[in-house]
Amino acid sequence: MTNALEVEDLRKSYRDLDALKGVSLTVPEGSFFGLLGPNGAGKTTFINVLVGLVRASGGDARVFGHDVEDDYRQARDCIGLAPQEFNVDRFFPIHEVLEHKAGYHGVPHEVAAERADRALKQVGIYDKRDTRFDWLSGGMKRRFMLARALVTDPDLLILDEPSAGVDVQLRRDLWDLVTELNEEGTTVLLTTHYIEEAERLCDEVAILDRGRVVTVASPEELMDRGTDRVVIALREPPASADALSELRPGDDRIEDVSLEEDRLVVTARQGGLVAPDLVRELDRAGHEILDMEIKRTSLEEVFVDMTRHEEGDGRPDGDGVDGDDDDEGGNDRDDDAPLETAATGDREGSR
Ligand SMILES: Nc1ncnc2c1ncn2[C@@H]1O[C@H](COP(=O)(O)OP(=O)(O)OP(=O)(O)O)[C@@H](O)[C@H]1O
Repeated sequence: MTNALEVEDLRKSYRDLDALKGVSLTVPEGSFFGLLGPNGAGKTTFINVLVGLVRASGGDARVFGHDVEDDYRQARDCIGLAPQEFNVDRFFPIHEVLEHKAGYHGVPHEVAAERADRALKQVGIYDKRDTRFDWLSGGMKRRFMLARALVTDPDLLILDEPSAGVDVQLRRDLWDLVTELNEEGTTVLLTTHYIEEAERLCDEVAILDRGRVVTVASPEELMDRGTDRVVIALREPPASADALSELRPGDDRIEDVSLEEDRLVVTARQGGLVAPDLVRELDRAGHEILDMEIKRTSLEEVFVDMTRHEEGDGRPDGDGVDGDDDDEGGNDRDDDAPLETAATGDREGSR
């Protein structure tokens, strides 16, 4: 199977700050892949390396087999990026902005106009096609960013925090649209703070923390690693939990058995699988069960657990500067501009 993304030992240092410390990831073609991480984990840096806005300090990254530095053009043409920041040409009608964008990626003029129409219809702002970007509402701007990512018909759609600051309706619309695109074959790489978003959309997520991949797994697998609570009401609860602590000797999924206000509370991994075994054991021991509830751990709890830092340990290693102290890769740039030309303000130069 082709991989949309193959990244090996990717490193990026901003002066004495190591933002990426050897990231390796594979994203199969057609998948919906989530990149989760707390602020400063390195998500945007990772994306900026893929689209050529930031030059890696070491390692390799390939997009559909094209090296992001050596085959910059081919790699970049595969990607549609909806960045977190609104880095848009504000002086042209948005339809024109999309045509320019498609043209920059080699799409002939007539086709570019059609693509622009289609992208604006897909995101639901076709009636605003003659409006300048600045005159759109916040939600429409977010929709436009997605249209701009789609106008080149990308094989890999990268969404950097697409739900940041959008209302519930727009979030649902975005989710529906990207799900549909993914079902039609577009590979999606999503960075998000909204755990619910990752849980709903992604078939695999990588948790990134302080420049390193902590784990890669499906949301379900991650949740299985957390502990669930199985809460059972018995007709005649025992006076103490001790009588029930040996309910399932040798079952290492069970971490704790206690009584909380007459209810038996079993803390266990994979609570959904442990519960039927508990019911059987309780039944065998002569207990009558009145009610049972399984409170599953949330992906959020697992995420917080995996990225929890010791007090006073909040900064990445070697953190001597912050994002304002740019040496490159600032966020106000057109994401098409390769590093060298962007720095000189020549936005559509080639490598
Ligand atoms: N151009 C830059 N110059 C110097 N340091 C930078 C630059 N860009 C990012 N950093 C630093 O690199 C680290 C990773 O930042 P990055 O923006 O990649 O994280 P992130 O996971 O996207 O965070 P967020 O969720 O807050 O957007 C941070 O410590 C940040 O301050």
